[in-house]
Amino acid sequence: MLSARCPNLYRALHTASLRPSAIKLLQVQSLPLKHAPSRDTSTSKRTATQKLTATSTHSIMSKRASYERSEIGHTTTKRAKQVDENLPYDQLQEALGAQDEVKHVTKVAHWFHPKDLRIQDNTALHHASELAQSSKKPLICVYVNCPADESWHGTSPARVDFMCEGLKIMQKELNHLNIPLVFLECEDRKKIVPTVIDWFKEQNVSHVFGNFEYEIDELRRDIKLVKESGNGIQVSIYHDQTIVEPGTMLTGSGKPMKVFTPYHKTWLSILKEQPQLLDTSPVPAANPSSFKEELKDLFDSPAPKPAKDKQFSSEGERKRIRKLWPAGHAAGSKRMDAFLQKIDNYAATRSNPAKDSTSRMSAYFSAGMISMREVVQKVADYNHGSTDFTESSAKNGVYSWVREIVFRELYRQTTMCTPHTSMNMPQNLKFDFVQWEDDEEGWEKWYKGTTGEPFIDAGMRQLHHEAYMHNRLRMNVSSYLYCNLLLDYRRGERYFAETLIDWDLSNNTQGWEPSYTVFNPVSQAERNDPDGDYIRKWVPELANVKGKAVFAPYARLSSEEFEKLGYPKPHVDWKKTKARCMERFKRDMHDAEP
Ligand SMILES: Cc1cc2nc3c(=O)[nH]c(=O)nc-3n(C[C@H](O)[C@H](O)[C@H](O)COP(=O)(O)OP(=O)(O)OC[C@H]3O[C@@H](n4cnc5c(N)ncnc54)[C@H](O)[C@@H]3O)c2cc1C
Repeated sequence: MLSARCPNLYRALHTASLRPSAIKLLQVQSLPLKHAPSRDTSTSKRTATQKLTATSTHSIMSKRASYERSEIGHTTTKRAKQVDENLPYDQLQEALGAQDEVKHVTKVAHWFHPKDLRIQDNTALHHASELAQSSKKPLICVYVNCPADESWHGTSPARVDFMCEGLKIMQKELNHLNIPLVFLECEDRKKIVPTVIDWFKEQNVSHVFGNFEYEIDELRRDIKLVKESGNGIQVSIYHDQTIVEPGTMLTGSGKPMKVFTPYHKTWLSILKEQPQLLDTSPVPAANPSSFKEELKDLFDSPAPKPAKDKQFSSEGERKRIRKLWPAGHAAGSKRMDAFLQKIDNYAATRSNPAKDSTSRMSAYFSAGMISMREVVQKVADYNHGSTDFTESSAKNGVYSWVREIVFRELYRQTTMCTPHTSMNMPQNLKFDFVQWEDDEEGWEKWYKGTTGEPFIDAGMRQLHHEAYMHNRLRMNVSSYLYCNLLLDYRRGERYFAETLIDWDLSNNTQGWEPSYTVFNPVSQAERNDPDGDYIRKWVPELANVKGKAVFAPYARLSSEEFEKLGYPKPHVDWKKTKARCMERFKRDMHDAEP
């Protein structure tokens, strides 16, 4: 079982098959009051790098100063097991199946969520459109803007802005089709469902469509929607986030697969046999122009703006992030086309962060600005029209990239079938018993990128500057946080959520799943950033350090040379803290309560 022997599946596979060691890297945004990062406002004596780091940290971080229950608080292992035994997904399916059919169509509504922000190949929207067309009734769209929900989840300012920009684009696209997109404001996340139901009733909507979100809160939201909508409204929910439906890939004993290798193998054979899984749906058909007058009050709904605690700290930052991550389907599609020009090199270069050779599509996937079907169809077109993505048939780059998509698909199945993983609980519940340290100095150095470990600091500084971090660094900074600093991994997980533009609960919780593998930041850097270019780019204090000293300047330079750099010495001794971590895990981990 994955959870027993190998909790961090992704890391274990990449460690075992590609590299002997690896590390993780992360960032944090919201902290308990006592953990609140100190905000150094004096910039006069900083070096160029320090300015970059401090400014970026300040600007991307949330303005909130305390952790709440939602942030790193969590339930008991006993409760976690109970939740797993009575899946919210099954409850939702049951509620959907128990609805009376509503035969008379009055109006059809599609409810957009933060993970399906596109009108192209949107499964539920497509079905909504078909019903509207066949019954000759209007299609209307809605999005509930609930800043409290974003704060609860820790959504970063970069991601909130990205979504707001995406919503504006969609509203315009839909307007051209005479379909209104209405934004409802909701202050309290518990009132999302009543708010939207009141609106459906007010608008005389008979049929509501939406796509599944697999996290526990969102499944519970939809259960409430179905149960409280009443007899006059029929709710339909579709799978849209993945190519192969979560929950359908089962082991011989009928349980959802958890282990990557068999999941991957089965996934590849399904795709090979069923290329139609990549079929895409058209954009919704236009409402007849006659409806425009009837619906006119719905067309001028002002698009949401980031809430106070989700704003960029400066115009400069907004411009920088928007330039790096232009919102919308067209931008995502263009980026994917550009990536296909270099996908052949992906297998060879993907782990070298200096090469920047990955697709950088994650922000578009996490907000659903482009569908996985559309993107993988592009890859199939490149693959001579074939959906055979097996290692023996596809080019290395294609095989490797699709393999990452399969991780993403498996992680959605895990979120759906192991709901406790969206409750701030590790997948391997034994890790919940680990007694974490309270090293606040280490914490502050970690998120500021001043640990004295160049590879770690480079990753954290990239995160602050780009609201993004290369996967190899995510692996390294996370390992450093919970293994070497022995800080609760949930703090890092939360920091990532509040900082990344591509935050995605399934990928993030699985990426942060604690593991026994302790990455060595020096050997990781030597292996993956062999010329030290990535470190020199993000840690300018080390820009002029020659040769291998850049990977461990404190150990490899004379004390005079090191002093001149203005770079901190390592906060911890890697070997000693690795040993401490192993002892602690061994001492504390035990079976969860029955
Ligand atoms: C600690 C940690 C936290 C992470 N948090 C997130 C997160 O919040 N959001 C997120 O999208 N990814 C997360 N990842 C996974 C991965 O780091 C990013 O998806 C990847 O770096 C995004 O860059 P890319 O789009 O260029 O990826 P590419 O290498 O081009 O890969 C293509 C796509 O495959 C998927 N993918 C790639 N690597 C992984 C992976 N390890 N696990 C699951 N899916 C993957 C992503 O959707 C990605 O966009 C995390 C990984 C770790 C180790």
